[in-house]
Amino acid sequence: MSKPANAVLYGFHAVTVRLKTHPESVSEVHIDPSRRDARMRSFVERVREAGVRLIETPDERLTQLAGGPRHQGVVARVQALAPKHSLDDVLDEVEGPPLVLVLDGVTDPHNLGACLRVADGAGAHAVVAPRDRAVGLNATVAKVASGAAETVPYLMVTNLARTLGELKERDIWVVGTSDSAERSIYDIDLNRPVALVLGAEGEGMRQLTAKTCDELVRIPMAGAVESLNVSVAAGVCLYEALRQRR
Ligand SMILES: C[S@@+](CC[C@H](N)C(=O)[O-])C[C@H]1O[C@@H](n2cnc3c(N)ncnc32)[C@H](O)[C@@H]1O
Repeated sequence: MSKPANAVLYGFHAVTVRLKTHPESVSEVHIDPSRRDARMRSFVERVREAGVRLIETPDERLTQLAGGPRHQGVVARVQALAPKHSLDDVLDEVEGPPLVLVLDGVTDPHNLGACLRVADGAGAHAVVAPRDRAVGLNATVAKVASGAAETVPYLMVTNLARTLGELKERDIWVVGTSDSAERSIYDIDLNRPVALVLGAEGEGMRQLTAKTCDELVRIPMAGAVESLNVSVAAGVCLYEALRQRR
């Protein structure tokens, strides 16, 4: 078997979650020696407990390693985790009604990171995206996701319409979202197996994706703007599902 590729994670949350969930995959952690605050001290403690090599590295080099300045004085070299699951594997393990977030064309790493974070918060079981219209799990996504890139399976599929068909075969109700839909998200039953489909930052869901959905819903907009940022819309929809499932 080939060795997993190396990758870089940065920021307290992203590195702490990796240390918690897969300490064996962390080769070394670089920290800024000029940071001596409580957050850094407890982080260093955690790295030591995990038995991972700790290296003091000047800020400039950390910025180089992270590919930007937003590392908070923490950069880790890690082995990329092999994608553990297929959608079937994930769904087979779910207890209770599955909740899946589908992103049809989200290509901004900040948006994907924010979607993963809110998917984790709302207890979604997976995030699904079409391979040719999506951003992969890079260091920016992991940083913005604040650890959720490690906890929520992110599955890139070859043919999204086919995957939606497979979800329907599993009796998962596929709900598309569009600011021009008639029904409100607040008027549908989300306390059942559900996949929520969101569209691209600019043009929304593709036509074929929208046609494949069981129904389309909108998030009410009470002001002047027509639509929400995709990660905010994901938060509204996922938390409505969570609220109904209490
Ligand atoms: C910036 S919006 C794209 C807006 C685009 N005009 C459209 O037709 O959907 C990105 C995605 O966020 C979701 N979204 C944003 N605002 C929404 C709203 N008011 N109702 C339903 N979905 C919304 C949809 O999934 C949308 O595809």
